[in-house]
Amino acid sequence: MSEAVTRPTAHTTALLTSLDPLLREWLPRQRWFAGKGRPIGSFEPVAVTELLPRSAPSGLLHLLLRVRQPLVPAQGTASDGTPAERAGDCYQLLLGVRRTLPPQLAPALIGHVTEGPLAGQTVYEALHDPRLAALLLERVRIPGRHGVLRFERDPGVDIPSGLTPRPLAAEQSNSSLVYGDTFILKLFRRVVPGVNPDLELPLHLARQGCGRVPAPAAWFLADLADEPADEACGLGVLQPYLAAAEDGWELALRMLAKGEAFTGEARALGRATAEVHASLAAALPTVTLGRVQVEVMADAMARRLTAAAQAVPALRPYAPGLLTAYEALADLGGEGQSWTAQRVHGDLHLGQCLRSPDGHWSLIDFEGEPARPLAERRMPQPPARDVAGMLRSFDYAAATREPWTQEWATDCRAAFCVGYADVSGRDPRTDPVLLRAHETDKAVYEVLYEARHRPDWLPVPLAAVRRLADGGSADAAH
Ligand SMILES: Nc1ncnc2c1ncn2[C@@H]1O[C@H](COP(=O)(O)OP(=O)(O)O)[C@@H](O)[C@H]1O
Ligand SMILES: O=P(O)(O)O[C@H]1O[C@H](CO)[C@@H](O[C@H]2O[C@H](CO)[C@@H](O)[C@H](O)[C@H]2O)[C@H](O)[C@H]1O
Repeated sequence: MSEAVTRPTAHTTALLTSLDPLLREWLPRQRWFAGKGRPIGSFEPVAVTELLPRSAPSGLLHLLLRVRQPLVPAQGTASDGTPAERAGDCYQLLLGVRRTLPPQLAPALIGHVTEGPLAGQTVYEALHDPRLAALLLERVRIPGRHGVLRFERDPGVDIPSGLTPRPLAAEQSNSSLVYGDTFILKLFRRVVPGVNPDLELPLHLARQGCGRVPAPAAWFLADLADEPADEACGLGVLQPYLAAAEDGWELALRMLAKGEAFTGEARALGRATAEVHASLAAALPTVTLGRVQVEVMADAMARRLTAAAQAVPALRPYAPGLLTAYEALADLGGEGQSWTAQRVHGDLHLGQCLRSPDGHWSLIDFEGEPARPLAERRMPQPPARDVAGMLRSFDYAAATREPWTQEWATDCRAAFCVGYADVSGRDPRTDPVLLRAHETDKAVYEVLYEARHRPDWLPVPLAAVRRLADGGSADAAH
């Protein structure tokens, strides 16, 4: 979605002009809107596709919309942002269009259009309309093209028609529809040019025969000018819905509340993670990280720390201590130590792990940390990155109880590493410097994440930061 693909026609421009006031008001209220707190400058259509013509009783409009937001320069800087920031974010919208909205769809209302091609129509969030959600599944089931949209599927999977849709109630960064408790369609909201790792990696894993992901059954992409077809941007993925599964975060909290150990599950999670890593390493290129690459990695971690400390003053006193973790990593690289890097999950935590009633763990949401540039998210990284994410997650779970049950976390962390070694043959704790650097990087990310999204949670990663800055792992006593 570079500049060149934005080719507004007279029709799309008029359409957007008529929607402009409604979207200005509605977009910032959406959980998935990344630009909260910054005024909206302008909208630009990237692609407009009429999935259902605007005839009675309702139409379905697919919109890829760029939202330009003037940058509020950080204090003391004159920056007008990176080129990507200046270009704005692109969002996927599915709009229902009707003359009048039935009462049951009132919560989905976006607004009434007063002028332009949609004058007199009511526009609403289409995912809440069972008729339009059903139509979307019909469209996804059948391979082919519709405007810039390309629909593909696994021919070996039976996707029945007529499954009853419902929007997933979970608070998410994207939006999902569940069909008859059989399939889940995840629709990506903020879309970036290039291959979407949350489609790419599950597809590779499924093709490798890895049973640790719900295998994509169908998906759709946007073919935009200037982008090679094999780098088309993934917009939606239909996967089996694990209706009876419970996510690792909920389960861990439940067990904690009952005073029960979670070490058996932690070990099983370690095994599941190592299996996913083995399949990803088999499916996609791996690289050896020598002195230079390790230095680059350590530098990138240090830069992220500097940026986070700038944004969150509470982090600043610990920055020098945290930096020692990255210096130690660079030093070890300098001494000739090398590591293998491969594609990884990138944002692994307990909430991304689903446990079926038979005890089988699956991993979901391979997008990586959403705030990071796509190219970075798709780069090979040491598997220690995901291990560190999980270790931090046990610490988070323990922190939900007062007083913090550090021993519970310590036991889970150890069990996870043992499980990982069961499959990979190597305990991640054999590389303490690599692990500490990644855990530090993750804790710093979490400080920034919590400061932005859940300030009440800030003490959780900050406690880990204190320990890590003292040179310890997150297991050290409080
Ligand atoms: N295949 C699935 N089966 C059952 N539940 C799922 C499945 N995929 C996702 N979910 C549920 O949907 C939630 C959001 O999914 P996720 O992929 O993490 O989306 P997001 O990127 O929007 O956070 C998960 O926390 C989980 O509860
Ligand atoms: O699941 P997302 O892709 O939206 O991940 C983001 O949000 C997570 C919180 O929902 C956040 O995870 C952090 O909090 C979890 C507990 O709620 C904890 O288990 C994780 O270990 C901790 O990192 C994640 O970092 C963020 O990217």
